[in-house]
Parts: sequence; C-alpha cells; structure tokens
Amino acid sequence: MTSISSDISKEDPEQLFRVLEVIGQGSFGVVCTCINTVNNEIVAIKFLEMEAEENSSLKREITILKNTFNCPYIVKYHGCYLKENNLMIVMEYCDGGSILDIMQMCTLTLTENQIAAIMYQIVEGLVYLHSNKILHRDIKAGNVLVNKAGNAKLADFGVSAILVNTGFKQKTVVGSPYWMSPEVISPPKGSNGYDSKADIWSLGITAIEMAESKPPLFNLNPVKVIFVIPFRQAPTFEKPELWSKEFNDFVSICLNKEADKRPTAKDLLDHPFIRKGKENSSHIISELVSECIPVMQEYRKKRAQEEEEEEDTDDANSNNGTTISSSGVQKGTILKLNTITQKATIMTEDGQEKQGGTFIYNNTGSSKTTMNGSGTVVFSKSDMDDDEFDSGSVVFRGSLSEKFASHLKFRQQQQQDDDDDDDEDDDDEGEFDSGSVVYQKSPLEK
Ligand SMILES: Nc1ncnc2c1ncn2[C@@H]1O[C@H](COP(=O)(O)OP(=O)(O)OP(=O)(O)O)[C@@H](O)[C@H]1O
Repeated sequence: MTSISSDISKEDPEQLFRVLEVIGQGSFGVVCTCINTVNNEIVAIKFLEMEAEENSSLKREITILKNTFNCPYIVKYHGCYLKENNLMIVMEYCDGGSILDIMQMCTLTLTENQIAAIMYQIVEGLVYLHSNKILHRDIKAGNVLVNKAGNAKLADFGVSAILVNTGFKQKTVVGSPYWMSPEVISPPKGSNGYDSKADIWSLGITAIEMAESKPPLFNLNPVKVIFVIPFRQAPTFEKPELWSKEFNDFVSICLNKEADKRPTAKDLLDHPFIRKGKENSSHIISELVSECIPVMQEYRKKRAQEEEEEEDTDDANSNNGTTISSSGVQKGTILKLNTITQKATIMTEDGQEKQGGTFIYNNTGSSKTTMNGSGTVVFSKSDMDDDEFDSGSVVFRGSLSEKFASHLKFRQQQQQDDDDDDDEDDDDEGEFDSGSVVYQKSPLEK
C-alpha cells in the first residue's frame, strides 16, 4: 500500500452531496446514494452516528484508507466527512448492491458458474490486500458488492478498521460469527493471534453461503455458534453431490481447521475452481447484476411503500408528526442529522426545509437487540433473548479469546456438575457482557 491518509475532509458535506436514496442499512447506520454536486458523480455514503465524546477523539485519530486502493476488486473509499455527530464515509457506488442483497431481494441462490466468477474476483481482492499486509476480517456475501460492469468488490474493511483502530463505537463493534475461523475464536496456545488465513476460512464459508443462501450453522444462534465452530468438524456443503469436484475441493481446502494448511489467496488463483471462474468472470457477473437490478428496484420500492404505510399508521396512533423512513428518506440536501433523536432535517427539492423522521439507524441507548439483513446482531446483556438471535454477529466486551477461555472454564465446571449436559442446548447468556471488540489485531496488521 502506498499511502494512508489520516484525516477527515474539511469540506462541508452538505455543500458537496445531495441525498438521492437510502439503499441499505447496516449495524451502525444507513447507506445512501448521493450525488456529488461538483462532478455529478454518484457515490454511496455510509452515515455512522457517534456520541459526542467519540467525536473529538475520532477527529484526531481517524485513519481512513482514502483513495488508497487502486484495485478494481476493492470498493474505493473517496473520503470521510464529519457533520455534527455523524461520520460520513464516501465510497464508490456499486449498482448491484451486495451478493446478499441479490440473493435476498431476488430470492435466488447462485449457480456454480456465478459463484466461481465472483470468487475469482474476491480472491484477486484478497491477494491485493494480503500482499499489502491487510486483513479484511469480515468476508461474507453481505460485504461483496457487484456492479453492472461485471465487477465484484470487497467492501467494508475500511469501516471496520476505523471502528476497531480508533475506538469509535468500541462498545458496539461487531463481527460475524458464522464466518469466523476457529483460530479467530480460539487462538491456539502460543500463537500471536491470527493472520491472513482467517480470511481464507471466511472465503470458504462465503462460498457455501452463496451456494446455499446461508452460511453453515445458521440455524444456531450467533452466540452459541462461537462455541461450536472450534469443536466441530470443518463444515461442508449440505449436499456435496450438487457441486463439482473442483468446487467441493475449493471449499474443503479453504475450510481446513489448521490455518497453516489452508492455501494463501495467491495459491487459490491456481485452483481449478478459480481458474474456471476467471474465464468470463465479468460477463457472468454483469449478466447476473443486469437481471437482478429491476427486481431489486421493485423490491426496494415495495419495502419503502410498506414502511411508509406502517409509519402512517404509527403517526395516526401516536400523533408524532411526519416521519421519514430509513428506506423512504426524502430526496434533498441534508441540513442536519441529530443522532440522539434520530431526526433529520432535509432541504427538499422544492426548497422547503422538512424536519422529522428517523434518519440514522441507531441502537445506542436503546434496550433493543437489532439485526440487519447481512447477519449482524448488536446486543447488550439485558437484551439477550434467544428468540432474537437467528442470525448474525455478536458483540463482546474484551477480547474474544478471553471470553472463549472463560466460557470454556465455565463449561468444564458445568460438565463436572452434570454429565448429561448437552453442549448445544446450553444457555450461554449469563457469560456475556455488553459491547466491544470482537477482533484481535493481527501482528500483520500494522
Ligand atoms: N458502496 C456501496 N454501493 C452500493 N450499495 C452499498 C454500498 N455500500 C453499502 N451498500 C448497501 O448498503 C447495505 C448496508 O451496508 P453496510 O455496510 O452499512 O452494512 P452491512 O455490511 O450490510 O452490515 P454490517 O454493517 O453489519 O456489516 C449493504 O448491504 C448494501 O446493500
């Protein structure tokens, strides 16, 4: 990597960008398409809310990979802006959304050829990142974005780097357990943490996710899954016979429980499954995205209408005034975002200033456990209700290995007390605190 800029742009984002549409919602905020009023470029902006005290430290410490990656397989980050308590991360817009969006909104699983085409480009992205000593740490279908031009791009590592390295949102940094490698959850004795092979494991899980629409163990809640992965045999396809020998082999070598024995991303470029994917990769992805875009637009429109109807009903009941839904946000210039009240002030296209509406998704201070579509769950201790965990990521205070060790001790004690104890049916809830960092820093990642 050649350069890392370490600043937040001084320009006023309100002068620079106009919101077009809300296109997605993650654990920390919404993502909108916006138009850059200077060059008319359409970009995607992720709005992250933060608390006042985070704001000042963030200003000093933020490190964003800004215009750094000149790699076609990685979503470009254009910069970062701060407005009130909102951090806005501006990035390249991918018109096909994520692979998860495609699978969910179009209710489809991908064909082996499509998976191979996408996997080839992700592997190229990983080769680039790993050769620059950067780990992604959150490879999953929800973080692979695609476009009509036929590109598949890795997204979101820049954001997790901000979240982890700056302490921003430390209480709610998330990971995605279903995709986590055994050594990330439970580092082997004497190891210095994990390395790029953790991404290779997540890649194998993502391949299964694309083929079966869910990662392995998705039926278990994400808290429990953390304690299952290190002990279970490496996952495979539910029905291996549906897939070619090459694809089965690709998945099995990525999902070797011994990290050292997994191939590097560079090795994978020579794998027959990836070599097959390379042929016609752009064309296959382009065709897939072009077919899916109209269906996704229709889906979003319907969702926005449904939300508006729901909000109309809520308003009629609560008499709270107008709301702007997260997916039905009004077009216009963002004037102000108040993340405490979750209200936005927007200058609409006819020049009127409108206030109200939930703009930034924010679960801070709320007693709710929330889950987004890409399998991320954010919770606090008081929220740990089993019913709410059917997918996603978890958030802990302290390092995951500490948690795992304490859990293990607890588990051994329990087993002594009761031999009939069943591992999977146990209630792990009492073991966790709310908040904080799942990932450990890799020695590679400097
Ligand atoms: N650059 C982009 N281009 C197009 N769509 C995007 C872009 N970035 C994000 N999105 C859309 O916004 C959604 C939310 O993205 P975001 O990164 O906030 O959350 P996530 O990755 O889905 O979840 P989490 O934050 O829990 O990992 C994505 O699922 C995708 O649909």
